[in-house]
Amino acid sequence: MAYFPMFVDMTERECLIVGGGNVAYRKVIVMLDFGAKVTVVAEDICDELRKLTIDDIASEDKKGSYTANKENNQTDPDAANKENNQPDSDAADRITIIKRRFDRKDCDGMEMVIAATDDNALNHEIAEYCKANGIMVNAVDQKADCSFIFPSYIKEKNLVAAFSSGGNSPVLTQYLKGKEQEILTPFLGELNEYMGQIREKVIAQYDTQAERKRVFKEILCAAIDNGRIPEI
Ligand SMILES: C[C@@]1(CC(=O)O)C2=NC(=C\c3[nH]c(c(CCC(=O)O)c3CC(=O)O)Cc3[nH]c(c(CC(=O)O)c3CCC(=O)O)/C=C3\N/C(=C\2)[C@@H](CCC(=O)O)[C@]3(C)CC(=O)O)/[C@H]1CCC(=O)O
Ligand SMILES: NC(=O)c1ccc[n+]([C@@H]2O[C@H](COP(=O)([O-])OP(=O)(O)OC[C@H]3O[C@@H](n4cnc5c(N)ncnc54)[C@H](O)[C@@H]3O)[C@@H](O)[C@H]2O)c1
Repeated sequence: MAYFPMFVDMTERECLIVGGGNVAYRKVIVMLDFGAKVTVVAEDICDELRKLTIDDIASEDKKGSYTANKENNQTDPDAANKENNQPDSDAADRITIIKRRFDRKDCDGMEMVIAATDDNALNHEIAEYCKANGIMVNAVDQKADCSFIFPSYIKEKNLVAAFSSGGNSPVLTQYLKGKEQEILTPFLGELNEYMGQIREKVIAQYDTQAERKRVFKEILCAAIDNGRIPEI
């Protein structure tokens, strides 16, 4: 059965990541990028995690996309990308790193737990504990232990496209992400911000939903045709 793509408000939600390797680092970046409060518990903390900066968060979700004939075509995160997709400046303050062995009590009070250790049995045990206690859990690369799985996604400010293969093929979702990057550009991210800013005003100004839809479409199409965000 396909997985339902639910878009969740993660702002200030408590999220625990168990493990401090490369895979944990990737998950930390994602959670911070979406506004969560992140606690990492691990015996060893990798360098990337210890030296994490705001720029890492802005550039990481540009990576890992594939194009048709060229595998491993990682887009180099350039300065423009970082500027356009800068997360809020408090991201680095939303992470706490605890260097020690995992304890079940670490899960208490958490809304989401990601088991990202290199010990499959431990990841399974963490998942079981979380499920029994009503905590959303992801055990990396262990679909059967997950109550949710991670998508491959593109994010330009509030505009997000996410892909899942239901666990069948992460490289297929990365391929889709690569294709979508040609369409979901930083410009559309900016345009979406503009559409959000005028939304209330347009809704208040036009009586019927049909009229509002027409106006929204006209504004959107004009901006896309002109390649320019209108002035407020
Ligand atoms: C999207 C992404 C998010 C993320 O991880 O952040 C993600 N995997 C990514 C990459 C990736 N993962 C793997 C490869 C190697 C190639 C390959 O195996 O295909 C690559 C490619 C690479 O490394 O570049 C290995 C792998 N992954 C899983 C298994 C277990 C299994 O298949 O049984 C194995 C085999 C391990 C082994 O061989 O032993 C399972 C899961 N991986 C998922 C997500 C969930 C399903 C998502 C979906 O529905 O598509 C799910 C079910 C659970 C979860 O982890 O949430 C991220 C791309 C981010 C991006 O770049 O945008
Ligand atoms: N690195 C990859 O790209 C990749 C790709 C596919 C699958 N995986 C799988 O994902 C998992 C994690 O990969 P990784 O590369 O991040 O591993 P890693 O070896 O770099 O990191 C494992 C982390 O788990 C921590 N850990 C282990 N037992 C612990 C405990 N009891 N308490 C606290 N911390 C504990 C370690 O201290 C370390 O920080 C592995 O199962 C790996 O097979 C990794």
